[in-house]
Amino acid sequence: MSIWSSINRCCCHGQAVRIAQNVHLSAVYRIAPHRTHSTLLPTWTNHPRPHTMSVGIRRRWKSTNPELISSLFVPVQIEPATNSGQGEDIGEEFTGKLNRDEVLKAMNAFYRRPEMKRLAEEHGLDSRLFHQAFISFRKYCVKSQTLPVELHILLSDLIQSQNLSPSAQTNHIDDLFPYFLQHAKKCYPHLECMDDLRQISDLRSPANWYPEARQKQRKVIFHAGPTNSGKTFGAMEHYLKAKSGIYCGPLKLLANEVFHKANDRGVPCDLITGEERRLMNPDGGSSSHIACTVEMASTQVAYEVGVIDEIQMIRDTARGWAWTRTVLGLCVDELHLCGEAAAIDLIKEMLLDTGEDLEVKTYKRLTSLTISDRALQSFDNIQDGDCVVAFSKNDIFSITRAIEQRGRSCAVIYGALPPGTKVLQAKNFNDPEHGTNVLVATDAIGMGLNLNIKRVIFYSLVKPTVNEKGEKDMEQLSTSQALQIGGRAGRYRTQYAEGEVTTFRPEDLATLQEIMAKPIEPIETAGLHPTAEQIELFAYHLPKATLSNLIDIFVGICQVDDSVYFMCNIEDFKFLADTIQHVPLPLKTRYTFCCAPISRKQPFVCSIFLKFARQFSRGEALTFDWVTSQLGYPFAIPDTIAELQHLENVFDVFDLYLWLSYRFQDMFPDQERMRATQHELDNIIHQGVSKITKLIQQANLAQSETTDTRQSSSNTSRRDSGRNRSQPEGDAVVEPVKDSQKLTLKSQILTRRPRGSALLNRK
Ligand SMILES: Nc1ncnc2c1ncn2[C@@H]1O[C@H](COP(=O)(O)OP(=O)(O)OP(=O)(O)O)[C@@H](O)[C@H]1O
Ligand SMILES: [Mg+2]
Repeated sequence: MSIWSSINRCCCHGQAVRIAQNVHLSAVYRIAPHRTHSTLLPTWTNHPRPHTMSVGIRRRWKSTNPELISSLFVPVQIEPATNSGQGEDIGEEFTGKLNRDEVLKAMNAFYRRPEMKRLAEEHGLDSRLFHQAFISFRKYCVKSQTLPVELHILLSDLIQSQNLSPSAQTNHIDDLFPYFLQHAKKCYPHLECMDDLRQISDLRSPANWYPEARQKQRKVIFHAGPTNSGKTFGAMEHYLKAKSGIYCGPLKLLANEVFHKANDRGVPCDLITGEERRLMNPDGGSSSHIACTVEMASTQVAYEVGVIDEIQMIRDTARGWAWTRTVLGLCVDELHLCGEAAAIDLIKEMLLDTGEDLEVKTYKRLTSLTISDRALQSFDNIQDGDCVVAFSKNDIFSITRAIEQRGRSCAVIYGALPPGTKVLQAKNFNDPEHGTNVLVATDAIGMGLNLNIKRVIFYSLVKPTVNEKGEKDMEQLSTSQALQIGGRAGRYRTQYAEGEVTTFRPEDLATLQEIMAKPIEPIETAGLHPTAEQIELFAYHLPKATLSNLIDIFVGICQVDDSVYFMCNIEDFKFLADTIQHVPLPLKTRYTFCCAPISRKQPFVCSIFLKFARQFSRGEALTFDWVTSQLGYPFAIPDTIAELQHLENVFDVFDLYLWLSYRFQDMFPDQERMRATQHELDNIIHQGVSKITKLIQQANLAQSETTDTRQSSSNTSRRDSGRNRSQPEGDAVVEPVKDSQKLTLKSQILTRRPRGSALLNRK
C-alpha cells in the first residue's frame, strides 16, 4: 500500500501520521540541482527511537522565530454564506434582521478585548493570525446573507444589550469567541494539526530513517588526503574485490568512469544516473556492482562494500543532503568515504547516532605541487600544459580569444557543456599530438576529469557562490576550493608529474599563497532535506496550500539538530513549483516534476519544463516529434556564442526529458530516440566549442571596451586597481564578450519561450 493511498483512506490526522510512521515507505525522488540526479529517499522507519541526546555531546535544535512561521500560513478565503433560497432564515425569523453597523460595533468591541487576544494565543493564534482571522470573521458576519442560527441570535442579543448595565446583559461579548475560533480554524487549518506537523517535520534523528542500515554494524573507513593522493583508488580496490558494491560519485562522469573501470576488470557493473540506466545483465536483472550518482543510491539494497566519493560535498548548500543520506543510509558491511580530512570530525559526530566507529586512513599527495613565485602576467607566457582557470563564462571566452590570438589552440571546459563535449575537450588537451595544449576552464575541472595539466593559473581568486538562502554571493576562493582546483596540476602517472600553481596577476599571488597555506576549515554541518512523504503529509493536513508554500512551512517549523545538520536550500524546487502551480497535476506528480534537475537560472529550460507539465496534465504523451518541434530541430553547428549557449540549454532539455522518462514512462515514450539525438547534439556542441574563437569573433569583439572587461572579470576592487597599476597593456585586460552578443542570446531565448508562460509573466 502506498503512503498516498494510505493517506487517502485515513479520515483522521493522527491516523495519517501513525500510518506514515509504521509503514516503511517506498522510495521517492528527491530534488537535485542542475546536472545532478534524483534519488530515493526514505523518511520514516518502523524503528522509531526517542530523541535522546548523546551524553557529553553538544546538541542544539534549530529555533525559528514563531512570528516568522505564522507569516508562512496563507489564510484560506472563507466566502460569505449565501441564502440558498430553500426556506426562511431561521435566525432572522427569531430575532429580526441584523443591523450591519451594529454588528460591526459588536465585532470591534470583541477585537479590542485583550482577554480575547490572550485566549486566541492559547489556541495558536499570535497577534498576526488573530488579526487576519478577525478580519475574515467580521467580513463573514457582515456580508453573509444568512448566519448560523446561534450566531445570529447571539449577535442580536449583543446588539440589544449594548446599552444595558453588565448585570442586566444575558450575553457577554466574549461569547463570540467559540464562533470566532471555529472560523479561525477554517482560515488556518494548521491550527488543528500543528502538533502533527511538528512531528512530521522532526528531523532531529536522521540516522533512524534507514532501518536496513541500522540493522548492520558497518565498518566505516575514511580515506582522507589531498587531491591526487590515491584516495579513490584505495577505496576502489575494496569495491572491486568485494562480492557486491555500490559506488556513489558526485558526477555522471565519475560514475561512468567507475562503470567502465569495473566492467573492464571483469566485474559486472551497472550504471545508474538520473538520466541513464545501463544494466549489464542481458535479462535486465541487476549486476552485483553498481556505479551511480550519489542522489540515485538505494538505501534498501544490501551490498558488501559502499564507496562515497568527494565526501566534503556533504557541506554543499544544495546537494549536501545526498551525501548525508548515503553516509547514514547505505546498507553495506563496509563503507568507504573518500575526500578531505576536513569532514572527519563531522562524520564522527554523525556516526555517534548510528553507533559506528570511524577508521581513518590518511594519504599523501602522489606528486609534488608547488606554488610559483611568479605570476603569469601576460598570455605571451603561456606554455604547453597550462590551464587558465576563471569563474565566469565571459572570462573563459575572452581568455580563449586572447590566447588563440597568440597562435595557440585552446581546449575549453565549463560547467554548462555536455559531458561528451567535456570529455572530448579533455582528450584533445591530453593528447600531445593534437596541438591543443592549453586549457581554459572553470572549476568544472575540479572533479571527474583526468587532465594532463602542468600548471594551473588562477585568472581570478573570486568566485560566484550561492549561499544557504539561495542568494548569489561573490566570495574569495576557500582553501579547500583552491587546493581542489590547483591540485589538478601534476596528476600521478600523467605527462606532467610535477604540478605548479600560480595566478595571472602578480598582485593576486600573495593572496593565493596565503589561501593555499591555510589549513582547510573543518566542515561543521551536513545537509538535510525534506522528503516527498513529509511534504505529502503536510499537503494532507493543509490541502489548500501550494507546494511551494508547503515547503516554506516545512522549513519554518522543522526541527533540526543544527550542531550537526543544516537544511539545504530548495530555491530551484520552489521556483519550479511556482512555475507550474496553475497546471492541474496531482501533488505527487507535481512534486516529482519539481525535483527535476534544472536550475531556475535557465529561463529557456524552465519554459520548456512548463510546456512539458501542461502537455502532461492534458494527458498527451510527450513524443519525440512534439518535443523536438519546440526546440528548433534539426540542430546545426553554432555560428555564434549565443547559438552555442542556446544549444547547451537544449541539451539540458533532453536531460530533463530523459529524467522524467524514468519517472513517467508512459507519458515520455521516446527515451531511446531522445537519447540518440542528445548524443548527436553533444557532438554538435563539441564542434561549436572547437571553433570557439571563430564564434567569439562573430560578435565583433574589436569594439569591446576595456571598462566592460572590468565588470565581467573582476570582482574585487583590490584586484582591479592592482591590474591597472601593473599589467602590461593589452594583456591582463582581455576583452569580454560584447553585451550585444548577450542580447542576441536573450532575444533568442525570449522568442522561443511559449506565449503567456509563467516565466514571461515573472519578468
Ligand atoms: N596505488 C596506485 N597504483 C596505481 N595508480 C594509482 C595508485 N594510486 C593512485 N593511482 C592513480 O593516481 C591517480 C590519482 O588517484 P586518485 O584518483 O585515487 O586520487 P584522489 O586522491 O582520489 O584524487 P582526487 O582528490 O582528485 O579525487 C589516478 O589516476 C589513480 O588511478
Ligand atoms: Mg578521488
